[in-house]
Amino acid sequence: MDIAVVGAGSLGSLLGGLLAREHDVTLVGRDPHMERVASDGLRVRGVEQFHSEPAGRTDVPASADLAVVAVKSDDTAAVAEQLADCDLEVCLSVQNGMGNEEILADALSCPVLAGTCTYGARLEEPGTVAFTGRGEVVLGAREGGESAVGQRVGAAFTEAGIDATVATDMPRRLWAKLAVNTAINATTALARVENGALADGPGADLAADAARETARVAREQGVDLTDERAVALTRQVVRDTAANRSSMLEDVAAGRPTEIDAINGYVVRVAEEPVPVNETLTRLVRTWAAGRDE
Ligand SMILES: NC(=O)C1=CN([C@@H]2O[C@H](COP(=O)(O)OP(=O)(O)OC[C@H]3O[C@@H](n4cnc5c(N)ncnc54)[C@H](O)[C@@H]3O)[C@@H](O)[C@H]2O)C=CC1
Ligand SMILES: CC(C)(CO)C(=O)C(=O)O
Repeated sequence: MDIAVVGAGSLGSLLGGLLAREHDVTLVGRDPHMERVASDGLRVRGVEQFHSEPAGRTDVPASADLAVVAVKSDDTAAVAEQLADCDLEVCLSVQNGMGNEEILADALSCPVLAGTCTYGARLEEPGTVAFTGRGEVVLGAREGGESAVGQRVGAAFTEAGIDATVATDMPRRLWAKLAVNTAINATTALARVENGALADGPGADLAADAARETARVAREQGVDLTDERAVALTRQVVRDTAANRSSMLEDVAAGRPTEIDAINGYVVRVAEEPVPVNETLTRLVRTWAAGRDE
């Protein structure tokens, strides 16, 4: 399969490096990382250590069988515009946050698959990505149901040794992942703590409250996600990633833009009833961001 991974930073470089073991992969990212990949290939270290030879470029190719979108959610609209002129069979988002698939589907004529990813990656230096944790990629039709092209994409990921599941309930899975991210990301970023700090005490209560609000909004949107499931999933991820720093904590610590608008901010935007915890978390992170930009 001819695959373009658009947004070859941390996660995109890892998935692209893994996919390149079985497929023709082009990483689309920014220099100096792309210059180094083009000249020396990609080095993966950590959970697995290997070197792979994907192509590296800073603009999207004219065509590909599959485009995997792995930019931060604020950059999705720009990527959608770039991909509109690319001849694609299918596009898959592996991003966190909500709304990415809709932005891509509005711009592209090919099917857009939804995806969640729990693999961990961190771009260490140009040409080198750290594989920090195994996980899984779950993908499928973004509105749920069977998808023949989703089966083909899932098979391509599996051929490359990626733990991939093709699901028929992607709306519920996206909302479940969103509930976890609304509970953990902003809370840990603001408190400057690792995920495990939310295992008990006031942090656990705040995380559970945020997850419950998100589950209620999911149900308002017609998605069957119970409060109990949202809280249980959050607690499971807190346990499984206790020593991790969330992506939002990493972004805040580095002074980078966060994905608050596509995570807690999305819940606030679509909620039909008040969501005070998500609203407060959103306002606090946006206050930090405003202070950063001064
Ligand atoms: N890093 C991880 O372990 C995981 C990340 N995610 C999600 O995956 C998405 C990507 O996250 P990261 O890889 O950590 O972010 P990142 O910032 O490391 O990588 C994104 C890359 O895309 C590049 N980019 C932005 N716009 C572009 C464009 N128009 N053309 C080409 N390149 C462009 C950026 O320069 C950056 O290098 C986020 O939604 C994140 O929440 C999900 C699970 C795990
Ligand atoms: C699940 C969680 C919170 C793991 O850290 C994550 O997806 C992130 O950090 O963005």
